[in-house]
Amino acid sequence: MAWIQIRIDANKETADLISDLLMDIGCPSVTFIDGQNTPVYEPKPGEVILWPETTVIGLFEATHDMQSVVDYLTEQMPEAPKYKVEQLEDKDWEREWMDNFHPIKFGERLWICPSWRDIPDPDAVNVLLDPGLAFGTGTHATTSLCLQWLEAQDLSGKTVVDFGCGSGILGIAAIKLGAERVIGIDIDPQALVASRDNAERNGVADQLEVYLPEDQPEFKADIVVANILAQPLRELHEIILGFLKPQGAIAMSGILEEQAQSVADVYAPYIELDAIKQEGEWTRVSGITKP
Ligand SMILES: C[S@@+](CC[C@H](N)C(=O)[O-])C[C@H]1O[C@@H](n2cnc3c(N)ncnc32)[C@H](O)[C@@H]1O
Repeated sequence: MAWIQIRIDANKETADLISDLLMDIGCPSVTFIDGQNTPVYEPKPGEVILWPETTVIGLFEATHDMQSVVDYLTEQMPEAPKYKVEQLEDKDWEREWMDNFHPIKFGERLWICPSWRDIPDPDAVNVLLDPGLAFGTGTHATTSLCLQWLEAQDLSGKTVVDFGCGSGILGIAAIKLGAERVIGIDIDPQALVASRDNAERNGVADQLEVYLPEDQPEFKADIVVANILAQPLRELHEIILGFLKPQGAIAMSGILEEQAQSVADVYAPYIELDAIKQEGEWTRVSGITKP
């Protein structure tokens, strides 16, 4: 089907009004995108954070009378909107989206593969994972940094805590790399569902347990991975370190380059730290508990 879209300049105050007006006139899809380049890191579950400059995009069937859309917005808004109407190329959008995901290799032997792709190396350690509602497909640098670290560990028979498990990608990879048991913890119930589903798809559901933080069991693991953000990593260091056995190993990410030292400083009294590893603007802080 062919589509046409209207892009409207908005801000935090007007974005919702424009979205409501577009819905009023039967717009089948409204999207908010960043009008500039203002990253929003990890909204809380259910929270919608808008950018100071937001572009609202309304999608219509190509035959729709776009002048009537513009007239309606102009009539209803306090000020005439700035907008641009664009004809969209007639493509198979689902195909287009799927075409952007490919198997990715981490280290020597670990692959994350979307289910609709051929597995490049059937003898490798393959995790099947499709993009879904929870964070973690392997394309983000923070996930990549943790996967590379896990791949380089000897996980045979080990226990693992995946703190901030999202899609479950790190915990599932750990099991496929030899870990015996993984506890996944996340504040987002959707992440727990996604982790369970993904574990089932990978045939490792009986080795992965998932919990909300308020239900998390007392547990000591050989390995902890925590890809959350610098601030919770600092604030929750006692809880996170509380999961580690003596001589346990930990890797943390979700840490921007300029935040890495502050996270390292908080963990340094307890952890023999490795060199900080960087990918793009993101870093990984890792090490082994001090005796
Ligand atoms: C960046 S995603 C990481 C997902 C996955 N582990 C990965 O590496 O791709 C961070 C996850 O941590 C969760 N999270 C954020 N703060 C948390 C907290 N204080 N306790 C537990 N989970 C948290 C978020 O809901 C989100 O699913």
